[in-house]
Parts: sequence; C-alpha cells; structure tokens
Amino acid sequence: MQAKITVTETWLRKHRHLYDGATRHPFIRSIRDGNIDISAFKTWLGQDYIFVRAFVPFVASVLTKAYKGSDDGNGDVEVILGGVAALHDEISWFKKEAFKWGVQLSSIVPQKANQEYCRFLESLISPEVEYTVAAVAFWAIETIYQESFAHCLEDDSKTPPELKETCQRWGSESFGEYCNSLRNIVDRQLEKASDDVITKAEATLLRVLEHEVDFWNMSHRRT
Ligand SMILES: Cc1ncc(CNC=O)c(N)n1
Repeated sequence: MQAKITVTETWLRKHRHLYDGATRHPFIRSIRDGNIDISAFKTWLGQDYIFVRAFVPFVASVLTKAYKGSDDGNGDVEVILGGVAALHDEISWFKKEAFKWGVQLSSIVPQKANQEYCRFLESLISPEVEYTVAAVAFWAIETIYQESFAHCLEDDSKTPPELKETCQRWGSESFGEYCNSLRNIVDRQLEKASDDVITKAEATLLRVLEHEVDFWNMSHRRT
C-alpha cells in the first residue's frame, strides 16, 4: 500500500523554491564552501542570540497550546518540553561561543529583520492563534535550521573546523529526529483541522520562510 501523502509534504513540494531559498542560502553555502566571512558569522551569532531569547516564550506558548488544545494522548507536550530544555542549553552555548569569538552580547542591537521576526513570534503567542498554526511555525523554524546546518556537515563540505560545532548543534541527527517528531505532530493536527485553519497554517509557513531568508540576508550582507 502506498503511504498517504501528508499535508507538510504537499506544502514542501508546492513551496520548494522558497524552502530551498531558506535552507540553501548564500550564507549557508559560504559556510559549506569554507569561504565564510567571519564578521558575517559574528553578526549572525549575536543576532541569533537575541532571536533565541525571543523564541523561548514562543515555544512556551506552543507548549501551553499543546496542553490545552490537543487531547495529547500522543505526547506532544513531552516533545515540545524537550525543545524548551534544549533551548536552555542553547542559551549557555551562545554565551560561550560569543566569548570565544569576542562578541559582546550585551551590546547587540537587534537589526530590522530580527525585530520583525521577533514581532512575528510574539503575534503567534496570542491565545487566539490555534495550536495547529503555532505548531506549524515551530516545526518550520526548527527544520529550516536543521536542513541548513546539516548541509554544512555533508561529506563533501569544506566547513571550517571552528564552525563545525555550530553546525552540529542544529545539523545533528538527533536534532533531525526531533524535527521529525515535530513534523508528525503537525501532520496529525492538520489531518483533523478545518479548511480555515489549514489555510492559516500554510500562510504562516510562508511567512516563516520569508523571515528566515531575511534573517540570513541580514547576516550575510553586513560585513
Ligand atoms: C533565525 C533562527 N531560526 C531558527 C533557529 C533554530 N531554533 C532554535 O535555535 C534559530 N536559532 N534562529
């Protein structure tokens, strides 16, 4: 029997071009090719630290929606809780990494693309945003980083050794499995969602993709 095509699969096929734009961005390619400008990397590091701080309350809101909104015989809450725990570790990692590169986190000013992305996250925290819609954003945000950094770890990549640990953080197999769990959660929710929610969720996915591209652009163009 042929496995059923899931909603996320349909979307990824339909929006392949934009998706590849987010996961194969010139910034990522420059890491993979080994010709990354280290000042661009430092810009990304400082800006992403600010993003991740804003990401925490967003993920906490997804956790709350999972608890309230799904029947949760499926363990959604535990998967998302794992994500929250990983973010705790991630914030320590950013501090350590910033110190290593001489990036002063306390003096970083969020750039426009980052501000807009953080504002978008805040808008999704609202209780009026359905669990399914917020979960789609969460899955997409995590998966774009997973696919991007996994690309830098492929056998033929020339990623500089000092950036391998960064790529490993999101590009690892275990992070990939976590993203798959999120995708299963999302597909299960979409399976029973109304047309209205599905439409909103797809629009949300597109906005995430656009924000991610803008985020990479911000790091890449500033030297
Ligand atoms: C801009 C952006 N998108 C996705 C991620 C990955 N999620 C948490 O770390 C991230 N760190 N930054």
